[in-house]
Amino acid sequence: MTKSQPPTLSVSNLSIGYTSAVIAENIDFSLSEGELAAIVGINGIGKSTLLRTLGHVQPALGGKILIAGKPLKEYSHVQLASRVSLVLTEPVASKNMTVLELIALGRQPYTNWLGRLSAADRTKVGEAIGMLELEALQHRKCFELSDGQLQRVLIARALAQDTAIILLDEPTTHLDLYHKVQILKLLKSIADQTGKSILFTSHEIEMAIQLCDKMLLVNGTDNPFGQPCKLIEQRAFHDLFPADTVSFDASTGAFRIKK
Ligand SMILES: Nc1ncnc2c1ncn2[C@@H]1O[C@H](COP(=O)(O)OP(=O)(O)OP(=O)(O)O)[C@@H](O)[C@H]1O
Repeated sequence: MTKSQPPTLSVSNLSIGYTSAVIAENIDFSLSEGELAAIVGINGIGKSTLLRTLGHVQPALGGKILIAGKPLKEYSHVQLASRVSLVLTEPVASKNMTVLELIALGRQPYTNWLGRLSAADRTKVGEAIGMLELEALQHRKCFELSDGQLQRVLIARALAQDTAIILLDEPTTHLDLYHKVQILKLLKSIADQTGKSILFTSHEIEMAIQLCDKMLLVNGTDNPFGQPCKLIEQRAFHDLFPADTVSFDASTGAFRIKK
């Protein structure tokens, strides 16, 4: 009998925060291969803190994070870099690089100490460029790109890193409606086509309801997680915002402004 695969990412009884304060606790969820999931919640509730904790940029305050069944803490930096890629909102350190150079940096966990790309590395970079349709932009400097184009480049770098898990912090900030939808649909198709598990923070709750396989609603209490339709059934979105300002319409999966 073959043993069933552990989830790509599994989180139980997790507490996150800083030495000065616990920001959120009782976080439980897991992601399987090929799933796209959003972390949503109001401003300042802890979405980015959670993402950084999952990416091992800051330590968990308690609980367990398992990557492919093994505790996050037991991975070395290099091992982790071949399992988890992290796309943060911070400005790109070197916008003076070309698109191609920045995407090639995704191969760092695999290159030798000189950072030379092998033929296999070049193939991965080429595939990432193709998937994000960046062929025409690859020789441009990153500072010459629009926010939407740069976001696609950063996703391509994560794709070139070829990890089972991709974590993204607010990948649709500063984008117009069309480009937000474009990025989220792209993430959905990457998850479907490559089997990668993709987790991103977002304020686009209505879009996440339509496009994601799972959602984690960080709410400061029980942090419900599951399929969007199940969360709607559980009335998880109803108390997200003050009811006298914004209400949730379960029949359309949309928020309504109270006039
Ligand atoms: N380095 C830090 N030290 C202490 N507290 C911090 C630190 N960084 C963030 N915080 C606090 O942690 C809380 C959660 O912040 P976080 O950025 O994770 O929220 P968020 O849900 O991503 O917010 P937003 O939707 O506004 O981006 C906030 O109260 C914030 O002030």
